[in-house]
Amino acid sequence: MEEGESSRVDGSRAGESDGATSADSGSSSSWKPSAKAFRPYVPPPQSSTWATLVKPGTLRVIVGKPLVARVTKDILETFQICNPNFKYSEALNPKRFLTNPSVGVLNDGHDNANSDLILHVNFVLVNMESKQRYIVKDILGHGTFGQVAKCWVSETNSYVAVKIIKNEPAYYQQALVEVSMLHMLNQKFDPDDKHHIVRILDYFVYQRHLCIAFEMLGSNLYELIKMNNYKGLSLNIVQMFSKQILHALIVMKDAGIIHCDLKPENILISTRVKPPEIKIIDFGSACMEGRTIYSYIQSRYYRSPEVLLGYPYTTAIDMWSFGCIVAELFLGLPLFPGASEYDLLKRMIEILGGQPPDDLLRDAKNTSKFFKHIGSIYRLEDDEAHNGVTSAYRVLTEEEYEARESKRPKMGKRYFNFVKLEDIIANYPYRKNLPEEEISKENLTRLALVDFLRGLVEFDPGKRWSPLQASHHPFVTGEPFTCPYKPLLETPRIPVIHTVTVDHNPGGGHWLAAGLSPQVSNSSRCLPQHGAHFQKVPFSYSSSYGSLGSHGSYNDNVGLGSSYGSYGDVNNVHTYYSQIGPCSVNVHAQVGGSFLGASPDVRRRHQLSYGNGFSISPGSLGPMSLGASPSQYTPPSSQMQISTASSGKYGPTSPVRSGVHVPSLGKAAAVGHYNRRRNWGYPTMCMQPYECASQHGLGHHGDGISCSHPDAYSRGHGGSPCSTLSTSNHSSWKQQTGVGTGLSSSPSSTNHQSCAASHAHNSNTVSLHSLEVSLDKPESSSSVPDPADWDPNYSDESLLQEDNADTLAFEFNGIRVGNTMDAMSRFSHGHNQAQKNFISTNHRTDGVFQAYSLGESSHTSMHDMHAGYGHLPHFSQNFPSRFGQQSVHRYSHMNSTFMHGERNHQNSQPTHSNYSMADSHSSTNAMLSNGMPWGRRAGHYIGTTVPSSHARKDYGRIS
Ligand SMILES: Nc1ncnc2c1ncn2[C@@H]1O[C@H](COP(=O)(O)OP(=O)(O)OP(=O)(O)O)[C@@H](O)[C@H]1O
Repeated sequence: MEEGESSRVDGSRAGESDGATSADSGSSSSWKPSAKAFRPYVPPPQSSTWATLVKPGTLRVIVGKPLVARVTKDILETFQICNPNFKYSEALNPKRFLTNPSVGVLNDGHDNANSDLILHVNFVLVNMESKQRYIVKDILGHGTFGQVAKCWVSETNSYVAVKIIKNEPAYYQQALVEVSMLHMLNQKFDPDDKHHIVRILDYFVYQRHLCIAFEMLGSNLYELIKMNNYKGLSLNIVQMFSKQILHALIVMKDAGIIHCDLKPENILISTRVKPPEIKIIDFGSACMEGRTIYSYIQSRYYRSPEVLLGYPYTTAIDMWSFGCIVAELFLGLPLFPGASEYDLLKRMIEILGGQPPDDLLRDAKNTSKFFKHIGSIYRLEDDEAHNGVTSAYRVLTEEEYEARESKRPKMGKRYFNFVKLEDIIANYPYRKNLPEEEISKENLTRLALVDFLRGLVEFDPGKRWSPLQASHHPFVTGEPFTCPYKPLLETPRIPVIHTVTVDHNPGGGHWLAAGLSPQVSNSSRCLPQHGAHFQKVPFSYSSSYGSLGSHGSYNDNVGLGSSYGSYGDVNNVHTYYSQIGPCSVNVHAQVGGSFLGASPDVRRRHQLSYGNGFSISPGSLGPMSLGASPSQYTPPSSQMQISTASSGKYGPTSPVRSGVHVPSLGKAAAVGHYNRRRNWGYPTMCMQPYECASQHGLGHHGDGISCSHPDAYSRGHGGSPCSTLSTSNHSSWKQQTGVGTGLSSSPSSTNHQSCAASHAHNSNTVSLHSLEVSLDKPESSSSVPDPADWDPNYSDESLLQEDNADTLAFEFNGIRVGNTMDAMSRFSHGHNQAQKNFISTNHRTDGVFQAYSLGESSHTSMHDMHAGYGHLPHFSQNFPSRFGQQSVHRYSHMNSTFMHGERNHQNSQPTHSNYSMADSHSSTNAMLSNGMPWGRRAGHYIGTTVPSSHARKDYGRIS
């Protein structure tokens, strides 16, 4: 075909921008491509192929499509039009690598030097068992454990997020913990997906990498704050998110799971539902309460005092992190952006007043690093708020710290112009143009927020509110805030008045292996959630289901914990390994009217012994106490009592849980193990995700945070308003508030009742539709904390100091836990029912994953967890000598339109780069951008500089 020779053009329009000439539809017409865009192919004169295949006038072009489509997504067709000999071969494509570095040096060239699978666009991950294919399209994020890829599932026309774990045993093992815990949470505690915990959809091994498929979620809360230019969100939104996070925390506490890395980055916005909701992700650091092994956990800004000080910890540490997150959502900046652990502690003390209680300081491992024991009782200085609280410990000055540690502590900038929590919250700029009447409402809500935060960022983990207690706070419920909140005491829901026998799992599985307390018989594990045993009890929370030694029952306020204690105490409950089978733990509770938990003296004793670690061997268990002393049981029908006792509250609760050590490796642990213990035998995971002692069922069905008694609020607040001021948390209510804040918070100075009347909480009706990024220009510059800051106290030593590390080499379940390779060998002989079950039980209500259903089975052993892998995971032994701190890249998935709209309005530039996540995120962002105030702040008191645009490397990551 000669240039200019007529060709057939179907329906092309005149004047198209690509320069093609107008065409006479239906008839042969000339196609005169613009010389700039195309030059028709001119075949060599002797080309027989061309001559036979292409007749003049038969050349077709795609019409009605812009040039950009023809040269991009339709490029193949365009090429074929231009050259019918053109044949597309995917294999010849240059790969667009998503993994960096992309040089294959390990695992037969499949992995890079970091043991990450080298991914490129359209790389296909295959579950060999189910043949399910996941086509990699993009990278969503990198983390300690590996990469998270956005993958297309053609069967369901949907995206999923697949976490591809590094090809190393420690990561593999810990990732299995994540699988196991999430599976348990999803299936047993949240089958209807109502509790804001990410759904796990599938897991498999591909190219020796464990791959975990999750539902696809959107941006995280840190990104949201960042998009809001580090200004806080509106109180309605903070309230809504708080409520949702509490939903998740309630369930996690009920399951006995400590997340250990709660932070805004690990709370993602789900776009699957409308209005969007948040979901908690990343259970890669999670552990079971009572089996805490590692002390170097939690990202620094969100690290609890007990973790910082090296004290036994419980689910209460997640509540601390939650408090920090709530404050950050409102303030736009972290509440305690400690540049070092010392700085973190100093900030806590400054902002909250007071310090950790003496009994904690006495027993914590790291007290001497931060405190001076002054022998005599010392009145906390500058601490009106604590009204004469005394201590035998004084926090070190910077100089003293330096003298002790031989290094000067890294101290970060102060980001707020006020010091005390009350003042920081009260003086935070109001949204722009907030009407006068709204201001008084907002003031009252801020008072509620302060009160709420006080219960969360409470130094004493025993006094810190449980998620259920917090969920009844007026800030969350939207009820009028009239006076400081006194939470109801959590009590067991079931008085244990008869013998309860827990037998081994006849199916061969082991629910203990999943960190579950075998607290009830098999039959009761199947009790309907609303059966007779689960009737709501007036004035008691609907959690703490009366399980034997339920963690939910004693952890807070009265605090009984007992995983650090109660062994060897002769009570009426005995735990021993079953003689029946290898997977058995029998609990024979011959309670005879007493209730479970440890008596305070017992607790005390064992708290002190904590740190030694105890390794339970089959047959070595003596009679164990599961019980609290009866006096500590609050009968369900009694009035709530606010205990001021705080001793002995630090333990998790079910001693049974402590009876067997499940390797609860954290991320740091995973890294640490890799770094320092790679000669160890990595313990076989003995998690059993399919069985759990869900004797309490889901006490929070539907609205998991609804009070179990309609009168709970009024009860909770005391019959006489304001007469229930806590002697602990709120003793300083009057002093703490209203100081230069513009808020009158004193009960006497604030007419709470009248304010309350006008205090329109709309918590239940807030949706993300109402979100709006603040457009206000900060009055003063602000900055985010130094993104490069890192924990200078991090060291391998901190990993070596793990409390119960030795118990990793444990005997469990009659199986000597060997090294990973041994374990893997065993796995290879497992059957594949587990995966089938797993998938089958992961049907989504929207049917998206129904296609994966392969079978049903009621029991699965640990082997099942590993069964069904396409091939035996055979881990490379070519480990680098050590892992340093991982540098982490974050990708912002937020649709740029979200910011563009707002930023245009604001006449400033977006500060972040985006990865296009159009499909899954645009809806969120559209909603987000539609909206109502996020919380515009008229003026920022934050005396800092403009936030930097680069992503933070995390506010003190774990590892
Ligand atoms: N379900 C999901 N949907 C969308 N993105 C996700 C999902 N899960 C994880 N991501 C993205 O991948 C990142 C890393 O995931 P995750 O936190 O689970 O991995 P990790 O290795 O444990 O990371 P880290 O070390 O930061 O805790 C997240 O920050 C998030 O951006």
